[in-house]
Amino acid sequence: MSGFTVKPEPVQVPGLTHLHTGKVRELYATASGELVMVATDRVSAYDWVLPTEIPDKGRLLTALSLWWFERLADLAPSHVLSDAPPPGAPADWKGRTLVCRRLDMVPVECVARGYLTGSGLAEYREGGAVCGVALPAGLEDGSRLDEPVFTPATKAEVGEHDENVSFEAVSAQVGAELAGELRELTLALYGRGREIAEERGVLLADTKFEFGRDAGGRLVLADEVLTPDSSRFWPAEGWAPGRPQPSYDKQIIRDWLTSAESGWDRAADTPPPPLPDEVVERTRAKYVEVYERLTGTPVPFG
Ligand SMILES: Nc1ncnc(-c2cnn(Cc3cccc(F)c3)c2)c1Cl
Repeated sequence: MSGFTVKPEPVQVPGLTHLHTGKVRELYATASGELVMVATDRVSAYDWVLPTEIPDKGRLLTALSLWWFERLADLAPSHVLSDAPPPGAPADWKGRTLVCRRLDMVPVECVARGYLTGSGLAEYREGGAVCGVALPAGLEDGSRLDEPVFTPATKAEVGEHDENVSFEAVSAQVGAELAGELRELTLALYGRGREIAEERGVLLADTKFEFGRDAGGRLVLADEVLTPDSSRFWPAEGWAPGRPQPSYDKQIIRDWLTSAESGWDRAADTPPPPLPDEVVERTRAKYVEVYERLTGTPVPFG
């Protein structure tokens, strides 16, 4: 059983209704029917939510998501209404809270891959294809794909992995027209993200978008976008196909958790131990580094 060591007790805020506790985020509703997404400093690795938080992670990823929403706005409207916490919210919600339009969410994880790794690589090794899309022979872990691929998944139950599905299955689920729109928009958004990231020496290996429809039926970009929690970012200088690529933000934690020093046995399905201060500080520095490298600006807080 992976997931939470101890499920956190959500902060109660007058006027807000707590709706959902995600691995690293909380979701609330306002009395007027808007949604409030709160990014915490929690971090997950190996499908576990770790008992140690990374200071400022929530603010760094919220600031990065907002930065990307602005640069994707010509391709898709976003659900974000405001980055100001609602009245009565705790002071430490500032900078890690987004008030969003409530949408009719499309029940498809819209994943685009420009490089082969993770579940895509596993599926490719099984049958030479990902989500039913045949790929050339001879690809390795981290291989760059000639063309980015839309590899949708269905949202898994809590604690389970999302399941990769074919475009045909998505068409059967949401209709061929919407499935086509989702693929086209997902690949366009990925292409924009990859282009901007590569200009800054960062490879966007893959990313997951979530869409909803507004009252007018228009597709709106929801959730978070192009953050290290929804995407794999690799430093370009460390890229070499044929082995796992160093992940910008999670590698330090993964390496420590799988080292003898942690005393943790991932296969034993026991909760991971707390992280040493040095691992926390180095991981925080990585989140700062990916924010500053992508946006070209210093983090917007102390
Ligand atoms: N604009 C929207 N309209 C309707 N539903 C959503 C929605 C529902 N769930 N999620 C994922 C999630 C986001 C944060 C914290 C969590 F715990 C879970 C997003 C959104 Cl963003």
